[in-house]
Amino acid sequence: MTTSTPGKTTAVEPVFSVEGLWKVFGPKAERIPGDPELGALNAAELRARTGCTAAVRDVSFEVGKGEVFVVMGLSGSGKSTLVRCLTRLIEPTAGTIAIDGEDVRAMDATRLRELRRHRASMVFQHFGLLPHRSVLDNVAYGLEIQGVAKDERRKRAQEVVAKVGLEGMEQRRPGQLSGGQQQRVGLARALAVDPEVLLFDEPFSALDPLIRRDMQEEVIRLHREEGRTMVFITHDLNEALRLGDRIALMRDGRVVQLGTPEEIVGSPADDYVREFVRDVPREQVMTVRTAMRPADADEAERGPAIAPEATVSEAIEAVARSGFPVRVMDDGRCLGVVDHERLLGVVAGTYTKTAAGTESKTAAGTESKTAAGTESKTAAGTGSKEVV
Ligand SMILES: Nc1ncnc2c1ncn2[C@@H]1O[C@H](COP(=O)(O)OP(=O)(O)OP(=O)(O)O)[C@@H](O)[C@H]1O
Repeated sequence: MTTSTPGKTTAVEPVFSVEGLWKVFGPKAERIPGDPELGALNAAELRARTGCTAAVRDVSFEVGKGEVFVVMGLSGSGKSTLVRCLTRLIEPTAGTIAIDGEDVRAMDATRLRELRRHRASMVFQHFGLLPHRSVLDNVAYGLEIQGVAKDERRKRAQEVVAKVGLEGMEQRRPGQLSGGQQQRVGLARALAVDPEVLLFDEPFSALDPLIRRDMQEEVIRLHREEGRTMVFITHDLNEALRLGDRIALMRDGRVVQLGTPEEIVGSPADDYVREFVRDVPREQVMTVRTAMRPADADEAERGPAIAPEATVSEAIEAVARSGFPVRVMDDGRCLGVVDHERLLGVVAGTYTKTAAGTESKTAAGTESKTAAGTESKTAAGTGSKEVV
């Protein structure tokens, strides 16, 4: 049983392609995905009837090259299981997984090892550092496993240590570092093997808020500088919005919505998502590309200009300063304008997007624009967004 997930494909070349993925724990797990009746039961009913837990249920998505793909959801929603299935650290029950078009489920042990060591490195919450080794040797560890010669691996480890801001600490043991520094070592170790994809499993959830923010900045910086593909698990909405090009929001093993932060905040797929994003300041997530209206003839020629990716919050500042509607300009072309009415509509929540792609009026009489009518961010090159 495979249902289509809106927004599951990327505009760029996919690194991972996942289709109809299931992971069921428990006796005779393999009968659940093929049985629509059992597959439709909620978690408690399924456990009562079969003794099984469906941790991942019929999930489909693509991760684009250069994308930061966030898997978000409450504890127990299936995030870790889903991401571990990507490299078969957990064996899927049904569905297909491909990396660069290669069937992951068909890989033999050697190929799988190669996948985990070279192509998709994991960064864990509990660092997994070797306590008796120095920072440098911990970072070089992945290269050692790969059989890289000592001089070469030390040289590469040194470069990565500098990249994550640990210069001068090369000879310390993990126990002599703070939590944030230890996580930098974990990150450096994953980076040292130069993987195509970095998989992060709640890497920062044990860190205190300020250090956590530092590490998020680090990920944003690394992504900007290197454009590396990242899959990032978090249960923290703010972290998801800060880091994600797209977010898959999970509930009870299913992806309930997959979209850009703007789509998730601006057009929640259901009441669950709406409740989840209720307190997010919309003006910091929504862009003027979504909020704009067509320009009248004279409006296209004057007034302050702003890029389509600018947030509504930035546009409010520009409108307040100039007193005029702001022109949304792309390559010298005026795409539309945002005026105070539009901007207030976003802040007040009367201007929302729906799924179908047409403009409609809300109850309050404010026009609202829909998802397909707006351009969603593509994976590559958008970098990460600074929000909330
Ligand atoms: N080995 C296992 N055997 C049985 N059930 C499992 C196993 N691993 C996970 N589960 C169940 O699968 C569901 C999803 O677990 P998972 O760890 O993927 O969730 P999560 O969203 O990553 O949670 P958290 O944020 O707490 O890490 C949960 O109900 C969990 O109890």
